Amino acid sequence: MNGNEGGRMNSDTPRPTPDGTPPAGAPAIELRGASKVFRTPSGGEHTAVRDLDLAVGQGEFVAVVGPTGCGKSTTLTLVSGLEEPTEGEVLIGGEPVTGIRPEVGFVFQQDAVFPWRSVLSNVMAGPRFRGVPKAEARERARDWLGRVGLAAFADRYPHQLSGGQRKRVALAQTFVNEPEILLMDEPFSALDVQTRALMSDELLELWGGAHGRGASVVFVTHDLEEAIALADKVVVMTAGPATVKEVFDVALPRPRKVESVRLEPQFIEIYREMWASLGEEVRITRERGASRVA
Ligand SMILES: Nc1ncnc2c1ncn2[C@@H]1O[C@H](COP(=O)(O)OP(=O)(O)OP(=O)(O)O)[C@@H](O)[C@H]1O
Repeated sequence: MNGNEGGRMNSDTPRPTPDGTPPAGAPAIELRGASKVFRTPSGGEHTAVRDLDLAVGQGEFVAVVGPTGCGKSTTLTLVSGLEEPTEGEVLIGGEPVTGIRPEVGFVFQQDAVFPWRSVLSNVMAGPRFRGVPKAEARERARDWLGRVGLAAFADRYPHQLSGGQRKRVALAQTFVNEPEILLMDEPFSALDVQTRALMSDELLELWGGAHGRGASVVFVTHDLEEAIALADKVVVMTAGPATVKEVFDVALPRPRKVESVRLEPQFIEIYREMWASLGEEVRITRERGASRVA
């Protein structure tokens, strides 16, 4: 719960070694002074992310919250390698990101499924693209479908599933590739409140895994409660262009159950502090919107 003014973290992080091997102890993900300027259709420029410093430790679960349109998705896009920063650096395991990497998994608000393929075939697709032989890919896919409670739905097609079931397919599709880095952009926001809580619990179980901490996660959400319930650390972004306003540690014990952790006094205390920080940025964003309309 320690506010980290300005969000400048790990400035003493080790840099890549001269022979290019990742330095021991490097954060899983790091943005250093990263900015992203987009060209607008009218030929102007729009700064979506400005001078952003952020470090995610190995196996750490970091949630990112900020007002709408501030630049959260753009930040994820920089980490994913889909976009390059206009200025600054983005590093994975101490190495500069130069494109999409196989160890990075994504879960977005929209499901990335092939509608003409069965559930099993959808979950097999990732390993198959990565060169895993068919029989092994099928076996792994069946294993993950079992873990997300969809063993009996392997032969269904995506349109024959509920929203929650489709989200479980998305999780299986991602975890089957055993990602070291997991980037999640409002993955549960299209779900109803109960299913959302259920999926959050399932995500924590999958991430925690049998061997303790799994992937290093960046989870973007509008929902402060969701952020606190899931994360080790919550990053509050400023009104756009996004930069880190404050970082809060969430010292709630694990394993956590989303519905019960919300009721703990410590949770409520953290929520109050974070909302004081985030609410101010939301107000700035609203006022800007209102003055534009006026
Ligand atoms: N490709 C692009 N070209 C031009 N502007 C863009 C592009 N992508 C994003 N933007 C602008 O950058 C800003 C940040 O967008 P981004 O999607 O990162 O925000 P966000 O915080 O994820 O939003 P939300 O919370 O509403 O999902 C917005 O003003 C958006 O219009």
